[in-house]
Parts: sequence; structure tokens; C-alpha cells
Amino acid sequence: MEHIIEMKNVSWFREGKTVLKGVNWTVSKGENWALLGLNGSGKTTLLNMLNGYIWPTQGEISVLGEKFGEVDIRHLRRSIGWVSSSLQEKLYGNEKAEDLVVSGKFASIGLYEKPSAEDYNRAKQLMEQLRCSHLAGRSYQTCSQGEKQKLLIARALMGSPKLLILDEAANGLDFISKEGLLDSIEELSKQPDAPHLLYVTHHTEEILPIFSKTLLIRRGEVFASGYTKEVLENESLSEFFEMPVHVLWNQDRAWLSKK
Ligand SMILES: Nc1ncnc2c1ncn2[C@@H]1O[C@H](COP(=O)(O)OP(=O)(O)OP(=O)(O)O)[C@@H](O)[C@H]1O
Repeated sequence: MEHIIEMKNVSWFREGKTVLKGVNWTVSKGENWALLGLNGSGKTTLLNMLNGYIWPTQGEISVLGEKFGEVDIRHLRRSIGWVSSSLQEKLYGNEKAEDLVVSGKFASIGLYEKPSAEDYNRAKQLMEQLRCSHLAGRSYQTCSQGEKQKLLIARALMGSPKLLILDEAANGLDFISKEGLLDSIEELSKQPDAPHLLYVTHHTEEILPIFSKTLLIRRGEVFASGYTKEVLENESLSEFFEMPVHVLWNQDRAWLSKK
């Protein structure tokens, strides 16, 4: 498999509206990408498409080397983790943190078996890796937003995905929790068995240096795509936001202000 994601001229029309238009995008093996766009730019639609929940009106999609239309999408989904603050927040309540993490193994294959001691060991390891092992024994609903995000990432990793989508993962987090989560994501990316990461965000400064490539999407079209350092610069971002902005690079992250 050469490409992790390949979209060729992908469009999606709905209710007389063009939601995605002529999207060409290739994620090659070994790359971690950020996806940046304003509200309503088409990010969620794109993610729904990658996961096969919606079908392109035009164009071709391959994910993990499997071409849509020729592959059993439910099978493919087992290899894709999708952590979304808005979607998954509502799903769990009383469950203990470690049970929630362990359940990721079964969620991805859509059946429930009694988890083995080995499964719990793996869950513990993942919680340690994400620096949230102190949450064992706590019920999910009593955890903070930042802690919940880490548990949901650990849960997604339990299914050993090859592609992990982090969808507005730092939404609603305070400064400390956000930086803590970003540190964990950076560490995760350095593990030998790390999945390919796709980090979806509204904020340039959340794009860590591990995301060497960035896709800018605006009004359903690819505005720019390429090396993060080249994409996140004054001229291109001012045009992207249709407002003069200044980018300050600090510790390899792009901090934005109005000019
Ligand atoms: N099923 C649908 N039918 C009609 N229009 C839709 C549908 N789904 C999305 N849209 C429209 O397509 C556009 C893109 O929506 P999408 O949710 O993909 O944006 P987004 O980038 O994820 O936004 P946000 O950052 O606010 O979550 C919006 O204008 C939205 O109203």
C-alpha cells in the first residue's frame, strides 16, 4: 500500500448545494496530516466520506489502499479510528475508564466478547502512554473534558487502527489540558506501531510539527495542500481567511493574529 488516502476529483452535491467540489488529496505512507478549515467548510463531510458513511457524487476514493466500491466498507472501518469530541461525548456515562478503553477492541469489530486479562493489560498500557492511567476506576462521566479525550483516543487505539482521525480533539479544553493532550498526541506519533494521524482543527497553533503536511479547505474546495510550513504562511493564510493575518512561528507551531 503506497497511499493511506487518495481522493480524485471528489465532489458531493446535496440539496442543490455543492458541499465538496473537485477535491484531490493524497496522503502517502508515513505522513501525518492536519486538516484546517473554518466552520462549514466541509471537514465533517470529508471525514464522513473517508469512513464510507456518505458516498461521493463524483470522483474516486481509496483509503488504506482499498478502493471504495470494491471493498467491504465495514471491514475497512475496523482499520480507521475516529475520535470526535462532538460525536462520542454523548455515548458513555457510568462506564469505568478502563472498561471504556477496552471496549474499543470490540467496537471496531462490532461484536461484544468478554475482554481478556491481556486486553485489560493493553488498555492499561495505552492509558499509561496517554498519561491517564490514574483514571482507572473512575467513571467516564466524572472525568474532565481533557481526560475524556485521552480516554477516547486510548479507546480508538485499542482497535489498532492504521489511520486515526482526531476530530477537533482539543475543543473546549483549557490551556493546560490542551497542551497536555497535544503532548500525548506527539508522543503517540513516535511509537513504533503508531497509526497515521489526521488532525482536524480550526486552529493553526494546534498543528504540531509532527503534522508535516496540511490541507486547507474552504467552501468545499481544497485551497492549499502541502508542507505545513509552506501552507501556513502570511500570504496564503491571509488569502485563505480573506483577512490580513500575521503568522508567528514559535516552537514550530503557527500562531495567528489579525494584522
Ligand atoms: N446532509 C447535508 N445536506 C445539506 N447540506 C449539508 C449536509 N451536510 C453538510 N451540509 C452543508 O455543507 C457544508 C459543510 O458542512 P460540514 O459539516 O462538512 O462543515 P465543517 O467544516 O465540518 O464545519 P464545522 O467546522 O462547523 O464542523 C455546510 O454548509 C453544511 O450546512
